[in-house]
Amino acid sequence: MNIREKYGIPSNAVITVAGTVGVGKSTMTTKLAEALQFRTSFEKVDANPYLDRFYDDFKKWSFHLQIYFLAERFKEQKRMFEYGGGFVQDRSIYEDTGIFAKMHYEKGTMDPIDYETYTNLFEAMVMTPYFPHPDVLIYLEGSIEDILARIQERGRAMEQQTPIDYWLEMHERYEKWIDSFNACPVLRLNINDYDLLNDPKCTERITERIGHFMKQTAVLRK
Ligand SMILES: Nc1ncnc2c1ncn2[C@@H]1O[C@H](COP(=O)(O)OP(=O)(O)O)[C@@H](O)[C@H]1O
Ligand SMILES: Nc1ncnc2c1ncn2[C@H]1C[C@H](O)[C@@H](COP(=O)(O)O)O1
Repeated sequence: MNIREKYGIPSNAVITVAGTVGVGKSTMTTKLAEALQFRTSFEKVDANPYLDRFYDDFKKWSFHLQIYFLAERFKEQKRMFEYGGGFVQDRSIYEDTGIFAKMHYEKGTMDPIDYETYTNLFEAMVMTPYFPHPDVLIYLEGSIEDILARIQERGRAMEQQTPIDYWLEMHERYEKWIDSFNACPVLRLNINDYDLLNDPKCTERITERIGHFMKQTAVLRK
């Protein structure tokens, strides 16, 4: 029996990993997918044609970047649907609008008309009964100090050059956003409670928690 079967996680499940930049989503996505023998759905950072330009000039490139991310995530959503699930996904589509687009609009680095166009498009595409939500959203949380250290350690130049206030604001917004998020069940994991990089038993412990959580939420939904 494999780990997925051992903890009763359905083979068609879609598990999404959410959380602020640098918290550890990609690492968690890779480890969980290996353990569950699931496919992965990653954000393409290196191949993103707008990301560098966006960090150089938020105001000029916000709209372009959001449209790009929306298209990419929608394509990934379609891919997951066509495979019939069995995926771990790095970041949810809900964070694009609930965190990034909103933050740039409210800070004045996304034009109000562009923001309205973007949110109309998002709602037409995503907030419909036809759009499948993940079975569980794993929300990774941690202190801003730990997260800044991880951003530093990863060393993406565009993120290093961005003022720390940007990451502070994002961290605060994430904490508020997750408290009212209800599009699918949320399992919160604190990054101090596990060590995916150095503890070989850690992935199985997390998988066990996901299995229990999915069973509980299935009972509650009945
Ligand atoms: N459990 C962990 N313990 C220590 N460092 C971690 C852990 N998970 C991720 N990291 C490190 O933190 C940095 C950011 O992780 P990453 O998975 O790329 O985050 P995200 O996808 O959320 O932006 C990377 O340098 C990664 O090696
Ligand atoms: N929707 C987004 N708007 C602006 N920037 C975004 C969006 N989604 C991701 N990003 C940025 C943040 C990081 O610099 C990279 C990758 O994110 P990560 O959390 O490291 O996976 O893209």
